Amino acid sequence: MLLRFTKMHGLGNDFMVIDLVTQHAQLSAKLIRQWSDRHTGIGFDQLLVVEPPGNPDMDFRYRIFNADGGEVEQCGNGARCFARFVQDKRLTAKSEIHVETAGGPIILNVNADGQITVDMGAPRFSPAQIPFQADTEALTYTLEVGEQQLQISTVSMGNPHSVTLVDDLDSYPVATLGPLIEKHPRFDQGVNAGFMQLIDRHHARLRVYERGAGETLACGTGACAAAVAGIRLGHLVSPVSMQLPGGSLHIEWAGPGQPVMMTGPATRVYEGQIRV
Ligand SMILES: N[C@@H](CCC[C@H](N)C(=O)O)C(=O)O
Repeated sequence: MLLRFTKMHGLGNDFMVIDLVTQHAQLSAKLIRQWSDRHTGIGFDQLLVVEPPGNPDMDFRYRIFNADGGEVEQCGNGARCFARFVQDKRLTAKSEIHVETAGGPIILNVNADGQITVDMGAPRFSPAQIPFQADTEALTYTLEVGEQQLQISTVSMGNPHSVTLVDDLDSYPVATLGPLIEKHPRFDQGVNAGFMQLIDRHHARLRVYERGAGETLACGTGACAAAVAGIRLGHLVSPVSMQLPGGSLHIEWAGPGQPVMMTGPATRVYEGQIRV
């Protein structure tokens, strides 16, 4: 059987998107790892799956799988691509789309200029919600990574994030520290490791070593988590322009209990079919 898919990206964070509303496929971690291979497969950071909603108040269910085949709770750049995909495929005529994810409900808005704004829901901070092993909730924690003691903030955007402030992002050893933080034993379910360099009160630069995918050109939930961490620490003020290797995201957050609003592009690359 041939399965139709669309290759998309959000600021270079790239996706294979499949519609399982009108098609059927049996997914497995092994198959997803094969498809994600950049030499022998389609190549992507995440697989995004569009399904009918379980809750009738929602428009769709949005499922996310990392390149390593593991299913995860949330993906911000993917959410914008999801909105473009369901409109392009005429799976909905709505410009405000309500979507259920394993990380909680999110709301997608396609703007007149083609950019997409996602209401990512409220960030969560308690260690149990990340999940992160710590006795009490704090703004920063000391994390022992190899010989180093890093000061990290932790934020759940549905999925787990750590944010480390760095002086020089370009020379920072993301490739060596990223995997050590990603699989640090204090993060029971792993973590997306973000490294942020502050520019001014409304601008920062960010690199993210993503759980299950490695360093990507952009991470939407990472950008939200880093902006929130910077605002909580008093370094940043909303709105924040978060500059990632693949481009910038506009992030707004009014404070605790309020949703994080993320705005950015979503790009279709090509349509394909693969035999399953
Ligand atoms: N690229 C994504 C995040 C994808 C999931 C993440 N790697 C995880 O394991 O939680 C984004 O744009 O948010």
